[in-house]
Amino acid sequence: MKSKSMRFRWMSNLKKWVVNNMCCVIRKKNKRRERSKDLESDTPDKCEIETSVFTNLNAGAKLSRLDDSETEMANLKLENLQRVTPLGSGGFGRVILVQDKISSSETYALKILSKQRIVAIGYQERILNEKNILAELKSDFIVRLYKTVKDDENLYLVMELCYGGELSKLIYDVDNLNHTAAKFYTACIAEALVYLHSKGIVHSDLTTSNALLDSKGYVKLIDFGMASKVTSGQETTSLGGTPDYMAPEVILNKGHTTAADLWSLGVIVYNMLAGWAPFADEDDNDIQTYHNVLNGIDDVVFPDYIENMAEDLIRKLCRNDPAERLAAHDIPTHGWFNDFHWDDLKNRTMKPPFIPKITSAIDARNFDAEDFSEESTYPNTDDVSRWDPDF
Ligand SMILES: Nc1ncnc2c1ncn2[C@@H]1O[C@H](COP(=O)(O)OP(=O)(O)OP(=O)(O)O)[C@@H](O)[C@H]1O
Repeated sequence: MKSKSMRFRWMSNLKKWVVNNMCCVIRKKNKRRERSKDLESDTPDKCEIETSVFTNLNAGAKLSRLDDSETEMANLKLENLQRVTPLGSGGFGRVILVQDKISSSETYALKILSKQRIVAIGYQERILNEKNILAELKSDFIVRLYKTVKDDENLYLVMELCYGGELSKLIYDVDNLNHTAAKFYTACIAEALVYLHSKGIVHSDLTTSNALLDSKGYVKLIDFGMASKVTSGQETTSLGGTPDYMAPEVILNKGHTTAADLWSLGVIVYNMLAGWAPFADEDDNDIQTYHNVLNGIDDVVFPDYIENMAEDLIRKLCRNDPAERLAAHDIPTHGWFNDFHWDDLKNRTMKPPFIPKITSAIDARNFDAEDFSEESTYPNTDDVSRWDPDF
């Protein structure tokens, strides 16, 4: 039988748990309502105010990063990075917002990968691959890798911090995007793909969760763990990805090319406009999702609020035969983009549909990351495999 004090503690813990959960749900609902209102109200004044708040806070810090200040980066030490708040986690690591203790205006996204875990699941090559590919990429539409560091337990990627959170969260918050917004984000991703594919790089895991909004509201691609390089005419067989977004040839493990990313983009466009992914099984059954993908886009119902031109683009991206799909460089000339000013997008002078609210350099309100304790997430044991000299 429980003692009175134990019962009391148990009851009060239960109460705390219920209250915490309720608060969490209410907070999420309120955040969702707030973001939804932000996206709907399109007043230039409001956008300008928010941009200027952010610009003042960061005082050009991000720009100096993007200009590649090599010496500054060489001096960056792990011990000088204050871990502020979690941003997200995935199958391979966790990502934390960190702030330079020396120059507090400098903030980064620090991806921490446990060597123990990488070795346990045999993903050494994948991680080295992610680092090597990301290190060579310099595009306004792809997250920048500034530096890699390692210690006995972990590998670290110091990356550009995208304050606006995942595109998937934005879609969730507003149910579905209007055509102007969807077109803008599609264009950002298309620009990233034109760049990647010109270098023979296939992302292979293009999803709305791997597309982040930066502080200005432009989208950048992240997570190059599945990416690979192919020379013209060659195929890659990197296995994995996210079922809802996987192209048929990836599911069938036939070998795939850059065209697999175009299929995923078609899924993203549908997802943004409809509010749900076209092939996703309602009960989250991956096998059923694979069946839906293999059945193809002709079996998918398009809600009538998706414009004909947008539908046409989606159908041309989601062709079962990879050779029939539009290429990334064909997207700008598709009819859906008739009224779209690509140069303004490339010069970053186009006004994004949604400007993330940020009130400080350490504001992570656009992320829903769970508070994870580092110790409990991965065991800290010595890695003796020494497989990472190249990291
Ligand atoms: N540069 C960044 N700026 C802000 N947040 C980021 C950044 N990079 C990653 N995140 C957050 O951390 C999450 C996990 O990152 P990432 O997808 O790179 O990890 P992963 O372990 O490779 O995931 P997966 O299992 O999906 O492959 C992202 O979904 C995003 O929310």
